[in-house]
Amino acid sequence: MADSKRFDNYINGEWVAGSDYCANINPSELTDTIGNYAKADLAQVHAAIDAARAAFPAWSTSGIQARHDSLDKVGTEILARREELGTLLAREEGKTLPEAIGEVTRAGNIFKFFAGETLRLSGDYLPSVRPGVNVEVTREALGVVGLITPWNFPIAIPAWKIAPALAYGNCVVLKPADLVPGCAWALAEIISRAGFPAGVFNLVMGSGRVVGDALVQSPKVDGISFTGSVGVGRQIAVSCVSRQAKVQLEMGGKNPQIILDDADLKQAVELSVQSAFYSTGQRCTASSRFIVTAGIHDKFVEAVAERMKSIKVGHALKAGTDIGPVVSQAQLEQDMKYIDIGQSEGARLVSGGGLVTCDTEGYYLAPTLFADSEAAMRISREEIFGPVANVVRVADYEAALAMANDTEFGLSAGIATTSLKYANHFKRHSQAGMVMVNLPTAGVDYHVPFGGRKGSSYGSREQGRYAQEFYTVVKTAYVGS
Ligand SMILES: NC(=O)C1=CN([C@@H]2O[C@H](COP(=O)(O)OP(=O)(O)OC[C@H]3O[C@@H](n4cnc5c(N)ncnc54)[C@H](OP(=O)(O)O)[C@@H]3O)[C@@H](O)[C@H]2O)C=CC1
Ligand SMILES: O=C(O)CCC(=O)C(=O)O
Repeated sequence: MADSKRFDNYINGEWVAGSDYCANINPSELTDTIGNYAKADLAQVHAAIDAARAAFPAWSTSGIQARHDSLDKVGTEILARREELGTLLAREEGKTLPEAIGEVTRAGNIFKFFAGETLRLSGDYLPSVRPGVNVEVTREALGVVGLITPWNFPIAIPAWKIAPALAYGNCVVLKPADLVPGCAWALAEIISRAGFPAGVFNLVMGSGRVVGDALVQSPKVDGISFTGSVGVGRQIAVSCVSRQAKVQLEMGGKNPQIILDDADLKQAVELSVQSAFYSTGQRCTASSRFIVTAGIHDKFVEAVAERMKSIKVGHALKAGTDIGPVVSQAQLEQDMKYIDIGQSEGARLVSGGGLVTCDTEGYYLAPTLFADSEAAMRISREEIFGPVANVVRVADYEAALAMANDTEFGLSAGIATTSLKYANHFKRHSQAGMVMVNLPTAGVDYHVPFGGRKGSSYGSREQGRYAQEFYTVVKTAYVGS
């Protein structure tokens, strides 16, 4: 399956060779090279920014029908090619094929959603406090936006940044994660044929420290939307704020899943397994800490351990695989480090804890569960970003809520309960941006706001109509007679 295909950057409507190329390797099968993807040098990043700047005046004032049609065309093609693109995604990121096709479908739907949003742009028309004067409040495009995306959702996250950016009249420079350039390139190729003028959309691949940093530092970039780690996100925020660029960050989570005594045990086990282990735990919305009240604790741990026996770890493209490989050697080392930390902290290893041997050489890790852990342990407090979870026992709902909120993060949080009283209380008092009742902490819709509180997010929400907050600026016009 190895090939030597080369994939170039897309700048000002042209495919431009990189200064260097990076091999995109399949984490399910390390001998499978998906292709060689260009690395942009600094001159190319600046050329992409300049192209976007030059395209902005015309694009930001262009007709909404043309914008609608181009975005809709992108969505239609993504949906028509979902199996092929899903295969590429599973091959480069390691998500199972059904999960990957689901992500591609989400990306297609996002473009369709924002195609529709171009026709719903609205403002306010108000009487002024001064007689004979009227006030118009409208939204205009922000400008040139730099979009920096992570490896764990290689097509959906670029889609949910690119589609609103273009819908609201911005010009885009996309920098995808170096580990997974394939889906971003495929998306760029579709966009290149959808009727957008040259310079409106640009793709520059390469490392975050070079390409990403150049975007962040450029005074010609009006806003940065970033998804990734807390460390990088905070550096980006400091740089953007110091030059008064708009910034939006979506970062990590340590999402709690509460299980109360009155929960439906079977449902609680299933949603916990989904939250923690599916997508190899590589979702910022994954739950890696189960907070379980004393009356159900032992039954829950036993039932989750039993359920884990039937989870099939394997090649992402193989039928029957529940969990694909970890994305990279570095992420595998991080997961193994936390498994060691859990054991040295004194948590009890209930299931997993080691590598899995499959037919092909890849980064295969057994889903891992710890019990008898404490809230203060590092495995209870730090984001692992792999298929590793732990259980903490608490006395009652009040203790569970306090523990769930006792974290520097606040992305998503779940509760399993049959009590309306506790479900309602949790919805109101959870300090997370997204709250799930009797559902996994991971797995969200594409048409409603996405984002967290505290250390998980910064700036306005992504997705749905709320996305316009970041990609537009408000203008107030006073009109006399
Ligand atoms: N919330 C989420 O959705 C995600 C959270 N994470 C968290 O982040 C951890 C590490 O993952 P990782 O992919 O390394 O996340 P990073 O934050 O390193 O990467 C995210 C994006 O930022 C880019 N980048 C890296 N350094 C800079 C920089 N100095 N300036 C501008 N852009 C930069 C990366 O480029 P490149 O990769 O090419 O170097 C990538 O495109 C994970 O273990 C997890 O905890 C990771 C992915 C998604
Ligand atoms: O849970 C989801 O559906 C979205 C997760 C996500 O966006 C992420 O992990 O970055």
